[in-house]
Amino acid sequence: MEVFRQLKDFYWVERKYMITSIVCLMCATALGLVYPNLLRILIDDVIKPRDFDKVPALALTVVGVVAVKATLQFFHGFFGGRLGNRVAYRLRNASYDKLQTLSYSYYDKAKTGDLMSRLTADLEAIRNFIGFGFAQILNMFLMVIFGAAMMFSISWQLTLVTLVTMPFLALTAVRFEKNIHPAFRQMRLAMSHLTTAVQENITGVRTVKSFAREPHEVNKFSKRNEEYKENQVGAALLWAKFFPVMELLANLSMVILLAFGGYLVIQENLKLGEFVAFFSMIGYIIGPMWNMGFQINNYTQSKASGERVLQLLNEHVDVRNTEHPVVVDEQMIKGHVRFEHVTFNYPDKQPALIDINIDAPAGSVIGLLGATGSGKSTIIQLLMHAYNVKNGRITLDGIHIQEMDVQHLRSQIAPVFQETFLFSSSIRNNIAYGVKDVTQEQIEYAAKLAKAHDFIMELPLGYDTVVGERGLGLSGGQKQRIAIARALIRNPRILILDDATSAVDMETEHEIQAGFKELMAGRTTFIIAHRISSLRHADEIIVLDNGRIVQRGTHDQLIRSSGPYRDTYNIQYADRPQAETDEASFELKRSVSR
Ligand SMILES: Nc1ncnc2c1ncn2[C@@H]1O[C@H](COP(=O)(O)OP(=O)(O)OP(=O)(O)O)[C@@H](O)[C@H]1O
Repeated sequence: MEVFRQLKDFYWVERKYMITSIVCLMCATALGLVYPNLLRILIDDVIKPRDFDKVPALALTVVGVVAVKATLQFFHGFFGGRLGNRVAYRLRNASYDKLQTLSYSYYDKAKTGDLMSRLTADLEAIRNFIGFGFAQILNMFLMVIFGAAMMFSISWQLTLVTLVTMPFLALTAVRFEKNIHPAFRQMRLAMSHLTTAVQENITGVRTVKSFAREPHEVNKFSKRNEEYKENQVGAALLWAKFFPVMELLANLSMVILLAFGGYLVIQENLKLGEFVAFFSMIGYIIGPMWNMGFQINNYTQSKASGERVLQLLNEHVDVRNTEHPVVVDEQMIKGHVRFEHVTFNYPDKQPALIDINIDAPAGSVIGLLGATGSGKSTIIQLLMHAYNVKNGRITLDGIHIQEMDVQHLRSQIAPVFQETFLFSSSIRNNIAYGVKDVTQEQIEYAAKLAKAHDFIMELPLGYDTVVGERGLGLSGGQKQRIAIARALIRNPRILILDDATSAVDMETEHEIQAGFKELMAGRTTFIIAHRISSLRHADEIIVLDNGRIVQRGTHDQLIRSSGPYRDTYNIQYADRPQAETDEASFELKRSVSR
């Protein structure tokens, strides 16, 4: 019950639905006891004395009881449904909110399919149990109590003899619960492996096809499907063993009842009507025992699901606001960024950055260059407070970023990543994503600066063109340009371009950078690029190698001293006359277009 105790906040607010639904079910159950009594009256007081005048009244009573019972059952279903759906709605919202607050480090390891199954199948199991399962279990107990009380009032000897098999029935059901719970936990896990395989396959379908790895993927899926099937078969086997044992014990108690009850009637220690009423009431005891298996199943499934949802809800958030986070007036933020002796490693890994010192005055442009894996993106991630820095500190205008409100800090930074993600919405909405109340003029202005306006206008629906979740239908460069427009429209204090122009041709890159200059005047910019041409105008270029800064300076300074920067320059400009001609032709085109 610990799981449901922890979930209390979600269902206790809906207690009026819960109580109404339970009360309706209890009343319906209590009304059910009227039938055996009517039967008893019919046999003992009507048929035997042949007093048939009472038949219409009895018949009307049956109709009345049926009508009231049906109404009560309707309200039980109605309020139970409301309760379950409202609880599931709250949990879904809470889980989604939690997903928004979880840190980058959680997503480094999280599996989308697993999270999806928590938010769908697991929530569904909880909805079912809280909406109906819980009331049914309570009702089961009531049926046994009501039924036993009624049976005792008819014949205590017959009741005791009949109930002799009940402890065995209960014991079988409890043992079954013990075995089925781990089986269900395994089944949920196997289901999440299955959905992860499907999700990854669909997301990475291009990679799969281009490597002709369909057979491998089919194989991988088959294995997981097999795992799921094995779990299902295991659970089905448990069920298969459970049912016959329960049936045997239940029928045994009926045989005992018939034999002993019949004997009492023959001995005239029990009236025939009482015996028939007693017999028809046995369902009140055996029904719940039978049902116990199903209800236990329902309960264990939802308990396993509850554990998985709670695990998500209780997940530790690494990056969170301090008790009194600093929020600076947006107009006052200048954008002076400093890294002071920052050393950082990802969990269980070698340091990705070692003793990093950077001073980026407001409005300066910092270029980051280095081999792949040298730590460039990590610098950006840390600046955005994606991870906590334990050694050294990073400041914005002299304030330690870990003391700043996380949302506020990030709202000052507009990043453009190499990997562009576009939402399945219109281009207009994608560009306007990071800002509220934006006009069409602002959207177009940003798109023009990002050199995206012209190709957008060539699309039949222009800014209303809907792009897929990965921007399907657009080229890599076009997607990048939309992402750049999305960053520029925020008018941020700090702009980050993490290999942001890698997918556009050099000429467009020049044009986009000219746009940046116009907009970024007075704002701090970090540019990560592999092309020297993207960095050469930076105020300071920092060259990284294996997490350490190995060179720093302006393009002209770095080009004059030997080192990795000049080596990269020489490689990229090996065919120097041609390269310089290219550069000259860009300059010429730009001056003509101006
Ligand atoms: N989320 C992560 N979890 C664990 N390790 C990571 C993570 N991101 C990066 N790393 C590791 O940190 C080191 C630096 O990676 P980083 O992405 O900063 O390099 P980079 O210079 O930006 O590379 P690239 O040019 O390929 O983007 C690498 O060794 C990488 O394996």
